[in-house]
Amino acid sequence: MTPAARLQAASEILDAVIASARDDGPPADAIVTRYFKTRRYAGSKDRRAVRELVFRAIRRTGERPDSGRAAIIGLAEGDEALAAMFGEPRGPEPRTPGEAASSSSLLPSWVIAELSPLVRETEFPALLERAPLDLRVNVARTSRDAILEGFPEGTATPLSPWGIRLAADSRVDDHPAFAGGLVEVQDEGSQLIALACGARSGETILDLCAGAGGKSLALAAAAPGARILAADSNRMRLSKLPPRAERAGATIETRLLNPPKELDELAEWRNQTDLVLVDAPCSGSGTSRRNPEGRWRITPDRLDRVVALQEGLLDIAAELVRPGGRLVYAVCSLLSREGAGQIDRFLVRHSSWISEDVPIAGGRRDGTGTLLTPGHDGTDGFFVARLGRPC
Ligand SMILES: C[S@@+](CC[C@H](N)C(=O)[O-])C[C@H]1O[C@@H](n2cnc3c(N)ncnc32)[C@H](O)[C@@H]1O
Repeated sequence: MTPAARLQAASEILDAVIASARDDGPPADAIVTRYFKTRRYAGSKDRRAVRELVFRAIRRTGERPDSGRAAIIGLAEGDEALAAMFGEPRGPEPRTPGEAASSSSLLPSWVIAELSPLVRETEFPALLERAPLDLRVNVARTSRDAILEGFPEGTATPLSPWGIRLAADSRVDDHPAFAGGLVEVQDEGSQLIALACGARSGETILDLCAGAGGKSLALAAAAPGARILAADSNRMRLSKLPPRAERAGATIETRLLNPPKELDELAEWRNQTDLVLVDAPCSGSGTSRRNPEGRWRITPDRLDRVVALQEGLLDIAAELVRPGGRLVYAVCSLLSREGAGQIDRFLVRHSSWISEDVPIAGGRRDGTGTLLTPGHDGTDGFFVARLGRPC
């Protein structure tokens, strides 16, 4: 492919990414992969170059652009070599006078107004830097020091005692430690959420929004003798957990939930559970390092809906925790309504519950919880709070 053809390909892919963000479709990475499945003529250098253009355009554009073409015109405004490709054979059509270009910004302006006050403008660039690849060591079966010997380029993560940090483009899926269930890919922030739970052997633990089970697996490694139930309303995500648990040598039950019948389906756990983790669906505003096009997905309506869903899940969780037990709430979000504000409202509805300290290194106090941010902690952005049910 010529450089101009690569730019045109990036424009077409960006059209699909924009539509997918609007319609809640697949992530940008999957769209790039799909695009090249039917274009075998593109070599690995072409794919890398196009991917790079797509993500450069996504990172520089906080608001969802009108079209892929507007996004690449915006990208070319700061890059003479790209600007010269418009009108070249197989390249994008020549620019017409006054044609719209997407403007450069880090975040949509309405999202900035929703951010936790801890996230100042100086931190915005860090939200979009490429994230390293973090591994979580399966401490039920080995130690971090032992695993570090097999990853000479790795370093111990500064905040999680279970983590190893590798360069962003590292591959681990063919490493024997991965195949043998001794490590999992997991951002240090996610590891800290599991640490915040303080799981202990012998406890009954319910991961109410388990997804593909990243946190359930971390809890199982931390407390090998615990009884863990991983529940989720998404069959496809939950189905990924059993093979991961088998690889890790962990025993984790799974249960598919059918909203709004969650409480009936979890009847035997009602008032019985030592620890309920609610790793709730959210805006994903803390994970822009990995999914920068996530900024194009959030809308005020979607935020309202997800905040209501979080509230409902918290109320369900409150029914499941035993007297004297605890609820840990987490979102990969930096927006106050999903974090500190959500917990303030919970404590109004459940006034006898007590806010507990979050026992993790790093982070800053945000209301009655802790906020982790890429700029301050080098992790994905998370809010986490711990709430105790009185005896
Ligand atoms: C942030 S993700 C969980 C990620 C997961 N804990 C992990 O560590 O990989 C939120 C999950 O909540 C699930 N969810 C949404 N509504 C739900 C409901 N009513 N009951 C249970 N799970 C729900 C979604 O399917 C999604 O998998």
